[in-house]
Amino acid sequence: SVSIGMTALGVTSAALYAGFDKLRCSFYECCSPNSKWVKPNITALNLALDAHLYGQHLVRDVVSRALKGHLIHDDPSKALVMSFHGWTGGGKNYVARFIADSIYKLGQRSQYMHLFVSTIHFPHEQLADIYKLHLQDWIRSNVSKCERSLFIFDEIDKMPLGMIDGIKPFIDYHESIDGVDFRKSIFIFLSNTGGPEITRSMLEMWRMGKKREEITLADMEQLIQLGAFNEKGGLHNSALIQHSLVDHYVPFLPLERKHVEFCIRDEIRRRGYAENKDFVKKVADEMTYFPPENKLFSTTGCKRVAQKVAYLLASETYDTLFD
Ligand SMILES: Nc1ncnc2c1ncn2[C@@H]1O[C@H](COP(=O)(O)OP(=O)(O)OP(=O)(O)O)[C@@H](O)[C@H]1O
Repeated sequence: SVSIGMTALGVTSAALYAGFDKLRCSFYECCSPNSKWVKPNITALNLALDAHLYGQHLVRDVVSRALKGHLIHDDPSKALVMSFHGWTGGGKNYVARFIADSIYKLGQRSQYMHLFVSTIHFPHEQLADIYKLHLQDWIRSNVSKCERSLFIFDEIDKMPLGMIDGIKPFIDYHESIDGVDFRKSIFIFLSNTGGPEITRSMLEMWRMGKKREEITLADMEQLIQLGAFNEKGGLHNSALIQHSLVDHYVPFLPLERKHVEFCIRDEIRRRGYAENKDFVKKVADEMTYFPPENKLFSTTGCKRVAQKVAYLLASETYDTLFD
C-alpha cells in the first residue's frame, strides 16, 4: 500500500508539474511544440519580404524555399545552414530579423535566437580556442533547451581563423550528440565576402542589357564555384566548406538609387510624416553612388538612410515641407 501511495503521489506531482508548465507557457516564452511561442510561418515571411525587402528577388526566393524545405520536416537530415553574402546595406541583417520574426512569436527578442557579431564577441585572434569552446557550450546548452534555435553569425569573415570549425559537429548529419538533436536548428552566416564580385558581375550584365530581375541564381553560381564567397576570413578553408555543409549561398545584390528611394519613403512613413517627392529626392541626393561613370549602386545600400532622413528632417528648411 506504501508503494501504491508513492505511485499515486508520483502521478499527482507529474500532473501538477505538467499543469504548471502549461500555465507558465501561456505567460512566458517556452519551446514546447504545442505552445504559441515557436510557430514558424513561411506565408508571413513571404508577405513581409514582398512588402519590405527591395531589390533582392534572389534572396526572397532562396530564403523562402530553404526555410520551407527545412521547417516542414519534423525530422530534417541536418541543421539548415545559409550563408548571406553581399555589399553593405543590402539587407543581410534585415532579412535575418525577418526570419526570426517568422519563427518566434517574440521575433528578435526570443531567447531562442542568438546573434553573434565577430568584432564584439570574438575580437581577439589569439583567443580562438577559448571562444570555440565557449561557443560549443553555448550552442549545445541552448539547443538542448530548444531544438528550433536560430544562430546568426554576423561578420563571419572577421571571425578568428579556424573557429567556425567548432560548430561543424552540430551542423553535420548526426542524429544526436550526447542526447541532443541539432538537426532542427538554423545557422545563418553574414558577411561582405563576394560583394565586390557580385557587383562586378552585375555591372557586366547591366552592360549586356540584362535586367536586374532577370538575374538568376545560376548567374551567381559561377561566383560561388570560383570561391568568391570563400575568400579569406571565417569560412575560408573551413571544414564547413570542405564538407559542403553550407546548404545555401545567398547573394545580396547591391542596391540602386530607386531602392534607396523606397527605403527613404519607408523611413519617412515610419516617422509619421506623409511622403514628399522633393524630400525623397533630397535624401537620395545625399547618398553616394558608384561606379563613377554611371553611379548605378548606392555605396552604403540603404544603411545610412535612417540617419540621413533624421538629419534632414531636423533641419529647418524641410520642416516646412511637411506642414
Ligand atoms: N533590400 C532592402 N530593402 C529594404 N530595406 C533595406 C534593404 N537593405 C537594407 N535595408 C535597410 O537598411 C538597413 C541596414 O541594412 P542591413 O543592416 O540589413 O545591411 P547589411 O547587408 O547587413 O549590411 P552590412 O554588410 O554592412 O552588415 C536595414 O535595417 C533596413 O532598414
